[in-house]
Amino acid sequence: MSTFQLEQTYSNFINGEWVKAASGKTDASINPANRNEVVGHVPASGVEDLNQAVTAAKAAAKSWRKLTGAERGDFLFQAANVLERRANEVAEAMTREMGKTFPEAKGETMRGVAILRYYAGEGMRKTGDVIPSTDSEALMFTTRVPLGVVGVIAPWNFPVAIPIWKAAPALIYGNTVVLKPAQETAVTAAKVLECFEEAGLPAGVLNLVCGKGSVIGSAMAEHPDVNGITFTGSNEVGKRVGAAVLSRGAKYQLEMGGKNPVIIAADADLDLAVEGTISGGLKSTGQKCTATSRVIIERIVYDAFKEKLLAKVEEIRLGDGMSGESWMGPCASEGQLNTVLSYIQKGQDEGAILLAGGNRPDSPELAEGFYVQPTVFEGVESHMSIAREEIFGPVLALMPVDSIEEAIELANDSDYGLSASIYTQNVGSMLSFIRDMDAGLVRINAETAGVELQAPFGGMKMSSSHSREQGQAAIEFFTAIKTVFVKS
Ligand SMILES: NC(=O)C1=CN([C@@H]2O[C@H](COP(=O)(O)OP(=O)(O)OC[C@H]3O[C@@H](n4cnc5c(N)ncnc54)[C@H](OP(=O)(O)O)[C@@H]3O)[C@@H](O)[C@H]2O)C=CC1
Ligand SMILES: O=C(O)CCC(=O)C(=O)O
Repeated sequence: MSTFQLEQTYSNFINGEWVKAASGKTDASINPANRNEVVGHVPASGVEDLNQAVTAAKAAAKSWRKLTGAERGDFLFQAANVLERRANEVAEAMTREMGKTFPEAKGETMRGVAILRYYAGEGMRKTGDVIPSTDSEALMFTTRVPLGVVGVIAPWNFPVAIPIWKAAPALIYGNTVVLKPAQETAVTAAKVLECFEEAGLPAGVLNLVCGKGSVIGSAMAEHPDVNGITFTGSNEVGKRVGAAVLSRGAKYQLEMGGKNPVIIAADADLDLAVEGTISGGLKSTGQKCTATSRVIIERIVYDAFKEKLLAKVEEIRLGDGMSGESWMGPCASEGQLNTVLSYIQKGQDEGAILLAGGNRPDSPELAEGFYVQPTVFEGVESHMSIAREEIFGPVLALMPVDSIEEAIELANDSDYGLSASIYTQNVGSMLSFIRDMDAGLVRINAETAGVELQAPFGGMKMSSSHSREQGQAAIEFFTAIKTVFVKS
């Protein structure tokens, strides 16, 4: 039974205290499945609030970095336990705030628990190497030090997993953190912070400041006491954040968009490929940077694949993510819905053929939500907007080709290079794809979405700042290497 309380007022978490925005202003966080439901009221903070959080984080950094990795890890283990206990409540906040179905939200919350446990364990692992010196009397080795204060700017599409996969490694390696969540999912962020508070994290080590990205996010990028910024979101904002951080000599990491292809080879298991295309392209209403958006099919199986795909798309049930009947929820916001509808219109204007969906659903019980039908186009050419730009919605573009070579060439004809997959049973095709596909994540007989927390994650080309998040790769961003030379 749900214990979630609507319309509560949430605060920022600064220096271990829940505090209102200095201005007293709040924004209403609304449910995209029903625009009339206010999930909660969240602070509409200003730069003054951010400055207080950075001051608290800077002060806390002195003692936090002095703890052993194992001691810091204990706090993360505790936070994981609290989050696990409160998983239903946190997942419900997520579903109500951004629309993904409750099972997906619960899965993401449990992924947050696993990420915390993984990085808690990292506190006990090695942080350097001994390197032979040319001086036989000396000892030379590397060690790692934290950056100091890390700013986390997070999006709304994974409101638990992304803040945690950024904050947990930052913390374990001895940094303190100021988190700016997407304003659309600030209630969920506050609930995650409550878990860290309950875990007894020392004051100032992890702070939360909710507010507009153009105010808080950009002030964070320019703040002289924020030593590193890790960002996930749009290309446009990411580039701006990166430029601002670079200009003051601090460190940045950007994870941005994708235009991820799946290749269906002539020898693919078509049922498996259809399942992976639907799951990769339409789960979470297509709002993943790893979502499948271009479906490149060998012509010989084009009609058979299309028929099976359209039959499955037809079966998709749209609805409120809190209902056990729904497979696909709404877009996360009205703005996101309008973006998706405008791309669908552009697709038609530019000459693509609509095979399924293309509109808001007409059922009256969905009228107050930001729903869009799962949509499939064919006749899509590489120059069209729907083949080039990230839509971030449930829209698939079918593109036939005559060979695997042509498929990989078409798949690479993109400014992005985050994730890509191929369905084939031919080892030669698999190996060509692994070698020639320009993407940070290549998957064989598996959908483009779904990253594993213990493996490096990031993209090529415009998809990222060429750094990697997650797994042990995270240590590269959240620490600096010090080379030590010791001689008695
Ligand atoms: N790669 C990914 O996973 C994601 C990609 N996107 C892409 O971006 C598109 C737009 O989504 P949107 O939410 O607007 O993405 P944004 O890039 O605007 O938002 C991502 C984060 O950046 C913040 N932000 C916004 N403006 C600034 C700024 N000037 N300086 C610093 N931080 C800022 C946002 O704050 P706030 O929103 O609170 O104002 C949010 O916390 C989507 O359609 C999709 O294509 C979006 C989300 C995730
Ligand atoms: O596919 C996933 O699990 C992660 C996707 C992601 O990182 C994103 O959408 O921002």
